Amino acid sequence: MTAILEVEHLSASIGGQQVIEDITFSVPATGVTAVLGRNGVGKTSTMKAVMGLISRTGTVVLDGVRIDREDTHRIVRRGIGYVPEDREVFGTLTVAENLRLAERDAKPRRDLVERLFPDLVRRAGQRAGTLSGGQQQMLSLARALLNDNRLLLVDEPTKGLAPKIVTEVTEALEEAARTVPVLLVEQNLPVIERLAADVVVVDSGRVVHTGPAAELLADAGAVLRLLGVHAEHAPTTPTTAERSTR
Ligand SMILES: Nc1ncnc2c1ncn2[C@@H]1O[C@H](COP(=O)(O)OP(=O)(O)OP(=O)(O)O)[C@@H](O)[C@H]1O
Repeated sequence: MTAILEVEHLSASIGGQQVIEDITFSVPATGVTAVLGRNGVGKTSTMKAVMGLISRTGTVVLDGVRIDREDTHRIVRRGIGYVPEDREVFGTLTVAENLRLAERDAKPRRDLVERLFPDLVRRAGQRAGTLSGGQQQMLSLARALLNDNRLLLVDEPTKGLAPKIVTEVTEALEEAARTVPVLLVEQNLPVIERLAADVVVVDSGRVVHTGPAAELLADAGAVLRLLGVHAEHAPTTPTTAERSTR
């Protein structure tokens, strides 16, 4: 499988303090790759280092081109869409205005966004600050999907959302991942189980495991050791195929 992103020996610091060290992994050109790990181990810092948002050393190659010396705006123009953890919508602007501001390409993919997020179409005139957390997450995802990206980085999209909304956001991401490869930071095991083909586990700023998601999730001992959670206690969300047979 060819890689869309290759990260080698990536280290980064914030305010002089090293937050990731010698991170190496690759992201296949299709599907979802999940970055997992306990709180504060460096998942968000890894995303920010790839985007050039924090000072970093090491090699980052996007589709054969080195981007680790480039500024963030150049990396964005090369085709990496970033959906940050705090969603970053403009609260005083309407949904439609938020979307229009995100359009970068000559032909923004409005059809895709309208198909994936019919609720946003209905709420086009609503101020984004009055949307629920789930709706803001959808808007943030929609903003990234408007442009023809080669890769999406999505940081904890289901954090703090109610279970029903988690399912909606997961479904939107599943659809989005059919059109663009996704590197996803996520803590929710059922969401990972449903979306991710591969996992990269980070601990104390280093990669401690990579491999197929299904293999890790089937090994309760490894899940407990690497992520500090009991896999057998995690609720399982049905897959799309299972739900359609109920
Ligand atoms: N702005 C900052 N200033 C100083 N230290 C920071 C800053 N942001 C993050 N860190 C530190 O960097 C380390 C990695 O943080 P990071 O946010 O990358 O972890 P994470 O795995 O994404 O955590 P979480 O799951 O809680 O989001 C932590 O020790 C954190 O305290």
